[in-house]
Amino acid sequence: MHLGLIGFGNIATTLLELLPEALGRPLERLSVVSMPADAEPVRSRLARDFSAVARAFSVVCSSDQMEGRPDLVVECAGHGAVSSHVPGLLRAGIDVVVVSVGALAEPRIEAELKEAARAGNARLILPAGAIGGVDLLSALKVAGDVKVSYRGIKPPAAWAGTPAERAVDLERIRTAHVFFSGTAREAASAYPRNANVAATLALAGPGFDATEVTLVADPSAPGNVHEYSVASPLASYAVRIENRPSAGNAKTSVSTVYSVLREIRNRAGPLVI
Ligand SMILES: NC(=O)C1=CN([C@@H]2O[C@H](COP(=O)(O)OP(=O)(O)OC[C@H]3O[C@@H](n4cnc5c(N)ncnc54)[C@H](OP(=O)(O)O)[C@@H]3O)[C@@H](O)[C@H]2O)C=CC1
Ligand SMILES: O=C([O-])CC(=O)C(=O)O
Repeated sequence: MHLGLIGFGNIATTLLELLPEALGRPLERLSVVSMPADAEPVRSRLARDFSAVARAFSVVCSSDQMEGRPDLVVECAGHGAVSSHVPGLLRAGIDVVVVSVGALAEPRIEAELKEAARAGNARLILPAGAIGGVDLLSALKVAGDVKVSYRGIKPPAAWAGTPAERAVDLERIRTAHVFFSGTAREAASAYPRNANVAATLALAGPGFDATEVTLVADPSAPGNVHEYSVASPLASYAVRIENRPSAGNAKTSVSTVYSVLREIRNRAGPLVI
Protein backbone atom coordinates (compact mmCIF):
# COMPACT_ATOMS: atom_id res chain seq x y z
CA MET A 1 0.00 0.00 0.00
CA HIS A 2 1.14 3.54 -0.78
CA LEU A 3 -0.19 5.78 2.01
CA GLY A 4 -0.26 9.57 1.89
CA LEU A 5 -0.39 11.66 5.07
CA ILE A 6 -1.22 15.35 5.18
CA GLY A 7 0.17 16.66 8.45
CA PHE A 8 2.86 15.30 10.74
CA GLY A 9 1.60 16.23 14.20
CA ASN A 10 0.10 14.23 17.02
CA ILE A 11 -2.33 12.06 15.01
CA ALA A 12 0.12 11.33 12.18
CA THR A 13 3.07 10.38 14.38
CA THR A 14 0.98 8.25 16.77
CA LEU A 15 -0.51 6.51 13.74
CA LEU A 16 2.96 5.72 12.40
CA GLU A 17 3.91 4.18 15.76
CA LEU A 18 0.93 1.82 15.47
CA LEU A 19 1.03 0.97 11.75
CA PRO A 20 3.76 -1.71 11.49
CA GLU A 21 2.14 -4.00 14.04
CA ALA A 22 -1.43 -3.25 12.90
CA LEU A 23 -0.67 -4.05 9.26
CA GLY A 24 1.88 -6.80 9.88
CA ARG A 25 3.99 -5.61 6.96
CA PRO A 26 5.61 -2.36 5.85
CA LEU A 27 3.86 0.04 3.49
CA GLU A 28 5.24 0.10 -0.06
CA ARG A 29 5.61 3.87 0.24
CA LEU A 30 4.75 6.63 2.69
CA SER A 31 4.33 10.15 1.31
CA VAL A 32 4.02 12.97 3.81
CA VAL A 33 2.76 16.45 2.97
CA SER A 34 4.18 18.88 5.52
CA MET A 35 4.43 22.64 5.95
CA PRO A 36 7.54 23.90 4.04
CA ALA A 37 9.41 24.87 7.23
CA ASP A 38 8.81 21.39 8.68
CA ALA A 39 10.01 19.31 5.69
CA GLU A 40 13.60 18.73 6.86
CA PRO A 41 12.67 17.90 10.49
CA VAL A 42 9.99 15.53 9.19
CA ARG A 43 12.55 13.75 6.95
CA SER A 44 14.93 13.34 9.90
CA ARG A 45 12.19 12.06 12.20
CA LEU A 46 11.02 9.53 9.58
CA ALA A 47 14.57 8.21 9.16
CA ARG A 48 15.19 8.10 12.92
CA ASP A 49 11.92 6.74 14.30
CA PHE A 50 9.80 5.29 11.52
CA SER A 51 12.11 3.38 9.17
CA ALA A 52 10.08 0.17 9.79
CA VAL A 53 6.84 1.78 8.58
CA ALA A 54 7.54 1.80 4.82
CA ARG A 55 10.01 0.61 2.18
CA ALA A 56 10.24 4.12 0.71
CA PHE A 57 9.52 7.62 2.01
CA SER A 58 8.98 11.04 0.53
CA VAL A 59 8.23 14.39 2.12
CA VAL A 60 6.70 17.13 0.00
CA CYS A 61 5.01 20.45 0.66
CA SER A 62 2.08 20.08 -1.68
CA SER A 63 -0.17 17.10 -2.37
CA ASP A 64 0.34 17.39 -6.14
CA GLN A 65 4.08 16.76 -5.61
CA MET A 66 3.53 13.28 -4.15
CA GLU A 67 5.50 10.68 -6.09
CA GLY A 68 3.35 8.05 -7.79
CA ARG A 69 -0.26 7.61 -6.87
CA PRO A 70 -1.21 6.89 -3.24
CA ASP A 71 -3.83 4.19 -2.66
CA LEU A 72 -5.19 6.31 0.18
CA VAL A 73 -4.43 9.70 1.69
CA VAL A 74 -5.21 10.66 5.29
CA GLU A 75 -5.63 14.33 6.12
CA CYS A 76 -4.74 14.95 9.78
CA ALA A 77 -3.52 18.54 9.67
CA GLY A 78 -6.44 20.91 10.29
CA HIS A 79 -9.25 22.73 8.53
CA GLY A 80 -6.95 24.85 6.34
CA ALA A 81 -5.24 21.76 4.95
CA VAL A 82 -8.58 20.29 3.86
CA SER A 83 -9.34 23.15 1.49
CA SER A 84 -5.75 23.42 0.18
CA HIS A 85 -5.05 19.76 -0.50
CA VAL A 86 -8.12 17.54 -0.54
CA PRO A 87 -10.14 18.76 -3.57
CA GLY A 88 -7.17 18.23 -5.93
CA LEU A 89 -6.55 14.70 -4.63
CA LEU A 90 -10.22 13.74 -5.03
CA ARG A 91 -10.33 15.20 -8.56
CA ALA A 92 -7.28 13.06 -9.36
CA GLY A 93 -9.26 9.98 -8.33
CA ILE A 94 -7.49 9.42 -4.98
CA ASP A 95 -9.61 8.45 -1.96
CA VAL A 96 -9.05 10.68 1.07
CA VAL A 97 -9.83 10.17 4.76
CA VAL A 98 -10.56 13.64 6.17
CA VAL A 99 -10.11 13.80 9.94
CA SER A 100 -10.71 17.56 10.18
CA VAL A 101 -14.40 17.01 9.41
CA GLY A 102 -15.40 20.42 10.76
CA ALA A 103 -13.94 22.01 7.60
CA LEU A 104 -17.17 20.94 5.89
CA ALA A 105 -19.10 23.40 8.08
CA GLU A 106 -18.11 25.98 5.46
CA PRO A 107 -20.76 25.36 2.73
CA ARG A 108 -18.32 26.22 -0.07
CA ILE A 109 -15.86 23.57 1.14
CA GLU A 110 -18.54 20.91 1.55
CA ALA A 111 -19.81 21.58 -1.99
CA GLU A 112 -16.30 21.65 -3.46
CA LEU A 113 -15.28 18.36 -1.82
CA LYS A 114 -18.42 16.58 -3.01
CA GLU A 115 -18.03 17.97 -6.53
CA ALA A 116 -14.35 16.95 -6.61
CA ALA A 117 -15.11 13.40 -5.42
CA ARG A 118 -17.79 13.04 -8.10
CA ALA A 119 -15.53 14.44 -10.81
CA GLY A 120 -12.65 12.13 -9.86
CA ASN A 121 -14.84 9.13 -9.07
CA ALA A 122 -13.10 9.08 -5.69
CA ARG A 123 -14.39 8.68 -2.16
CA LEU A 124 -14.30 11.30 0.56
CA ILE A 125 -14.13 9.19 3.73
CA LEU A 126 -15.19 10.77 7.02
CA PRO A 127 -14.03 8.59 9.93
CA ALA A 128 -15.97 8.35 13.20
CA GLY A 129 -12.97 10.03 14.86
CA ALA A 130 -13.27 10.47 18.61
CA ILE A 131 -16.82 9.10 18.79
CA GLY A 132 -18.75 5.94 17.94
CA GLY A 133 -22.29 5.10 16.92
CA VAL A 134 -22.10 7.12 13.70
CA ASP A 135 -23.01 4.02 11.66
CA LEU A 136 -26.46 3.78 13.27
CA LEU A 137 -27.09 7.52 13.01
CA SER A 138 -26.18 7.54 9.33
CA ALA A 139 -28.47 4.56 8.73
CA LEU A 140 -31.42 6.12 10.60
CA LYS A 141 -31.06 9.42 8.77
CA VAL A 142 -32.42 7.89 5.58
CA ALA A 143 -35.80 7.31 7.27
CA GLY A 144 -36.01 11.02 8.14
CA ASP A 145 -36.99 13.05 11.20
CA VAL A 146 -33.78 12.38 13.12
CA LYS A 147 -32.82 14.67 16.00
CA VAL A 148 -29.32 14.92 17.52
CA SER A 149 -28.15 16.76 20.59
CA TYR A 150 -24.40 16.70 21.43
CA ARG A 151 -22.43 17.80 24.51
CA GLY A 152 -18.63 18.02 24.41
CA ILE A 153 -16.94 18.14 27.83
CA LYS A 154 -13.17 18.57 28.16
CA PRO A 155 -10.79 19.63 30.94
CA PRO A 156 -10.09 23.41 30.86
CA ALA A 157 -6.58 22.98 29.40
CA ALA A 158 -8.07 21.41 26.26
CA TRP A 159 -9.92 24.68 25.56
CA ALA A 160 -6.80 26.86 25.81
CA GLY A 161 -6.26 29.06 22.77
CA THR A 162 -9.94 28.94 21.78
CA PRO A 163 -12.79 31.49 22.12
CA ALA A 164 -13.72 29.66 25.38
CA GLU A 165 -11.01 31.80 27.00
CA ARG A 166 -13.17 34.88 26.54
CA ALA A 167 -16.11 33.30 28.40
CA VAL A 168 -14.35 31.39 31.18
CA ASP A 169 -11.22 31.82 33.27
CA LEU A 170 -9.85 28.42 32.28
CA GLU A 171 -7.03 28.47 34.83
CA ARG A 172 -9.28 29.21 37.79
CA ILE A 173 -12.63 27.50 37.31
CA ARG A 174 -13.42 24.86 39.90
CA THR A 175 -16.76 23.64 38.50
CA ALA A 176 -18.13 22.79 35.07
CA HIS A 177 -18.91 25.81 32.84
CA VAL A 178 -21.02 25.75 29.70
CA PHE A 179 -19.43 28.34 27.42
CA PHE A 180 -21.12 27.53 24.12
CA SER A 181 -24.63 26.55 23.02
CA GLY A 182 -25.50 26.67 19.36
CA THR A 183 -25.47 24.71 16.14
CA ALA A 184 -22.88 22.26 14.87
CA ARG A 185 -22.03 24.74 12.12
CA GLU A 186 -21.18 27.47 14.64
CA ALA A 187 -19.30 25.06 16.92
CA ALA A 188 -17.18 23.48 14.17
CA SER A 189 -16.23 26.89 12.77
CA ALA A 190 -15.38 28.52 16.10
CA TYR A 191 -13.62 25.46 17.60
CA PRO A 192 -11.79 23.88 14.63
CA ARG A 193 -9.50 21.75 16.81
CA ASN A 194 -12.16 20.66 19.31
CA ALA A 195 -15.57 20.29 17.65
CA ASN A 196 -14.98 18.05 14.64
CA VAL A 197 -17.17 15.39 16.20
CA ALA A 198 -20.08 17.84 16.21
CA ALA A 199 -19.57 18.13 12.45
CA THR A 200 -19.44 14.35 12.05
CA LEU A 201 -22.75 13.97 13.90
CA ALA A 202 -24.27 16.75 11.78
CA LEU A 203 -23.17 15.17 8.51
CA ALA A 204 -24.27 11.68 9.55
CA GLY A 205 -27.51 13.06 10.99
CA PRO A 206 -29.77 16.08 10.54
CA GLY A 207 -27.22 18.54 9.12
CA PHE A 208 -25.09 21.38 10.47
CA ASP A 209 -27.93 23.77 11.31
CA ALA A 210 -30.23 21.25 12.99
CA THR A 211 -27.64 19.59 15.25
CA GLU A 212 -27.62 21.09 18.75
CA VAL A 213 -24.24 21.51 20.44
CA THR A 214 -23.19 22.41 23.97
CA LEU A 215 -19.51 22.77 24.90
CA VAL A 216 -18.29 22.56 28.48
CA ALA A 217 -15.01 23.15 30.34
CA ASP A 218 -14.95 20.90 33.42
CA PRO A 219 -11.98 20.56 35.80
CA SER A 220 -13.45 17.21 36.96
CA ALA A 221 -13.88 15.77 33.48
CA PRO A 222 -12.43 12.24 33.38
CA GLY A 223 -10.93 12.98 29.94
CA ASN A 224 -12.41 14.27 26.69
CA VAL A 225 -16.06 13.33 27.10
CA HIS A 226 -18.52 13.14 24.23
CA GLU A 227 -22.22 12.66 24.98
CA TYR A 228 -25.00 12.65 22.44
CA SER A 229 -28.54 11.48 22.03
CA VAL A 230 -30.39 10.50 18.90
CA ALA A 231 -34.17 10.41 18.52
CA SER A 232 -35.84 9.09 15.41
CA PRO A 233 -39.07 7.24 14.56
CA LEU A 234 -37.10 4.00 14.14
CA ALA A 235 -34.79 4.04 17.16
CA SER A 236 -33.50 6.26 19.92
CA TYR A 237 -30.18 5.96 21.71
CA ALA A 238 -27.70 7.81 23.86
CA VAL A 239 -23.91 7.58 23.87
CA ARG A 240 -21.31 8.71 26.39
CA ILE A 241 -17.63 8.23 25.63
CA GLU A 242 -14.84 9.07 28.08
CA ASN A 243 -11.74 9.39 25.93
CA ARG A 244 -8.14 9.60 27.05
CA PRO A 245 -6.46 12.70 25.59
CA SER A 246 -3.43 12.16 23.34
CA ALA A 247 -0.01 12.56 24.90
CA GLY A 248 0.93 14.97 22.11
CA ASN A 249 -2.23 17.13 22.04
CA ALA A 250 -4.70 17.44 24.94
CA LYS A 251 -7.41 18.61 22.55
CA THR A 252 -7.32 15.37 20.54
CA SER A 253 -8.56 12.09 22.01
CA VAL A 254 -6.21 9.22 21.37
CA SER A 255 -9.09 7.07 20.07
CA THR A 256 -9.19 9.38 17.03
CA VAL A 257 -5.88 7.86 15.93
CA TYR A 258 -7.32 4.36 16.26
CA SER A 259 -10.33 5.41 14.22
CA VAL A 260 -7.97 6.46 11.41
CA LEU A 261 -6.06 3.21 11.82
CA ARG A 262 -9.36 1.35 11.42
CA GLU A 263 -9.95 3.09 8.07
CA ILE A 264 -6.49 2.00 6.88
CA ARG A 265 -6.91 -1.60 8.12
CA ASN A 266 -10.31 -1.81 6.46
CA ARG A 267 -8.65 -0.68 3.26
CA ALA A 268 -5.61 -2.95 3.50
CA GLY A 269 -7.09 -6.16 4.88
CA PRO A 270 -9.62 -8.74 3.67
CA LEU A 271 -12.31 -7.87 6.24
CA VAL A 272 -14.15 -4.56 6.58
CA ILE A 273 -15.58 -3.88 10.05
N1 LIG B 1 -12.71 13.93 13.67
C1 LIG B 1 -12.30 13.95 14.93
O1 LIG B 1 -12.91 13.31 15.81
C2 LIG B 1 -11.10 14.74 15.32
C3 LIG B 1 -10.47 15.55 14.41
N2 LIG B 1 -9.33 16.24 14.75
C4 LIG B 1 -8.70 17.08 13.71
O2 LIG B 1 -7.40 16.58 13.46
C5 LIG B 1 -6.50 17.68 13.36
C6 LIG B 1 -5.08 17.21 13.69
O3 LIG B 1 -5.01 16.80 15.04
P1 LIG B 1 -3.60 16.61 15.76
O4 LIG B 1 -2.73 15.75 14.97
O5 LIG B 1 -3.90 16.25 17.17
O6 LIG B 1 -3.05 18.12 15.70
P2 LIG B 1 -1.54 18.64 15.70
O7 LIG B 1 -1.62 20.10 15.87
O8 LIG B 1 -0.73 17.84 16.67
O9 LIG B 1 -0.98 18.27 14.23
C7 LIG B 1 -1.37 18.94 13.08
C8 LIG B 1 -0.14 19.05 12.20
O10 LIG B 1 -0.53 19.44 10.88
C9 LIG B 1 0.36 20.44 10.43
N3 LIG B 1 -0.30 21.26 9.42
C10 LIG B 1 -1.16 22.29 9.59
N4 LIG B 1 -1.57 22.77 8.40
C11 LIG B 1 -0.95 22.02 7.46
C12 LIG B 1 -0.95 22.04 6.04
N5 LIG B 1 -1.67 22.92 5.35
N6 LIG B 1 -0.18 21.13 5.37
C13 LIG B 1 0.55 20.23 6.05
N7 LIG B 1 0.61 20.18 7.40
C14 LIG B 1 -0.13 21.06 8.10
C15 LIG B 1 0.72 21.21 11.69
O11 LIG B 1 1.93 21.92 11.48
P3 LIG B 1 2.21 23.26 12.37
O12 LIG B 1 2.21 22.80 13.79
O13 LIG B 1 3.53 23.69 11.83
O14 LIG B 1 1.07 24.19 12.06
C16 LIG B 1 0.86 20.08 12.70
O15 LIG B 1 2.15 19.51 12.65
C17 LIG B 1 -7.08 18.72 14.33
O16 LIG B 1 -6.69 20.03 13.97
C18 LIG B 1 -8.57 18.54 14.13
O17 LIG B 1 -9.04 19.36 13.09
C19 LIG B 1 -8.79 16.13 16.00
C20 LIG B 1 -9.41 15.34 16.94
C21 LIG B 1 -10.62 14.61 16.70
O1 LIG C 1 -10.57 14.38 20.03
C1 LIG C 1 -11.63 14.74 20.54
O2 LIG C 1 -11.98 14.43 21.69
C2 LIG C 1 -12.61 15.53 19.74
C3 LIG C 1 -12.06 16.69 19.09
O3 LIG C 1 -11.03 17.20 19.41
C4 LIG C 1 -12.83 17.23 17.98
O4 LIG C 1 -14.01 16.87 17.83
O5 LIG C 1 -12.27 18.03 17.23
